[in-house]
Amino acid sequence: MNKPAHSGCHQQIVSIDDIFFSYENKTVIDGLRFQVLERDFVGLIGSNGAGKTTLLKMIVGLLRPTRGEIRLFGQPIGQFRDWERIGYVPQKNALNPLFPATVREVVTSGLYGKKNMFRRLTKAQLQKADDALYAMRIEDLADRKIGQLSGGQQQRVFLARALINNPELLILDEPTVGIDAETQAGFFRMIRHMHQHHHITFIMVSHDMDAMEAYLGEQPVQRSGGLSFYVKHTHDPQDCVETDLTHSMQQLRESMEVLS
Ligand SMILES: Nc1ncnc2c1ncn2[C@@H]1O[C@H](COP(=O)(O)OP(=O)(O)OP(=O)(O)O)[C@@H](O)[C@H]1O
Repeated sequence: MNKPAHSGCHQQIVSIDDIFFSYENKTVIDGLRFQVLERDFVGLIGSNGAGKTTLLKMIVGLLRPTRGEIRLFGQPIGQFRDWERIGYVPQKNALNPLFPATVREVVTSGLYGKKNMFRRLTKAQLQKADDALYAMRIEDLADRKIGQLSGGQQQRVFLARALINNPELLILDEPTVGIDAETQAGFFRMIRHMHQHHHITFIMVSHDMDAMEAYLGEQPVQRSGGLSFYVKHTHDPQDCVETDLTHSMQQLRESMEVLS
């Protein structure tokens, strides 16, 4: 039977209960317990090789814990099917500059999920792609080849791809690596805006402690299973006032205009 997906009055988005993970004989995650509530912003930190990427891959179902349980939106991960509710931007996509896809094709590939890559897109799906491109301010790059773009532009493309299904949870693995300071600042403004105004829950790996603290403030560090977390609740966990969390790509597109 499913356990209730709430902690107090707030929905549990990710619940991790005593998980272990090993690559062959090397234990990387060792007894991790952790919860992410709706609208939390989780900053995941740790030294190189600590297991941050491994954890994110387990949350998005690419790796399976050796022991322990992961629940997504209250469901055991093995039964979870609503992958559109989660957007994932993996660690810097080592992109071959000869990769032939256009920006629009990369962004729309976020719609396919595990379904057929070659079916025709509906008008509504093409509209979503347009909204995601506009929200990330890359509409003028839509027909360019992704391999010809700068690192900062590519990063916006992958963020648009993760946003196209209007996810409730966005998972970002070191999104600002190799990007100049000004572009990084713009990227953090976007992230903050999406968190504060669109109630998206975030889990973000970053080595940029200054940027993390600038947004999250002085938060106590939680440690478990060899990893460290900063968590910002956007709400008082005891405050049970209902907030309407529904939003749309169209709204995101419109509201991102204030950032330009
Ligand atoms: N496919 C794999 N096979 C074997 N070992 C692996 C594999 N992937 C990662 N590892 C090892 O597991 C450990 C954790 O790797 P992971 O990429 O999760 O760390 P990380 O905290 O994300 O590191 P970084 O900050 O450098 O990105 C490292 O020691 C790494 O070498």
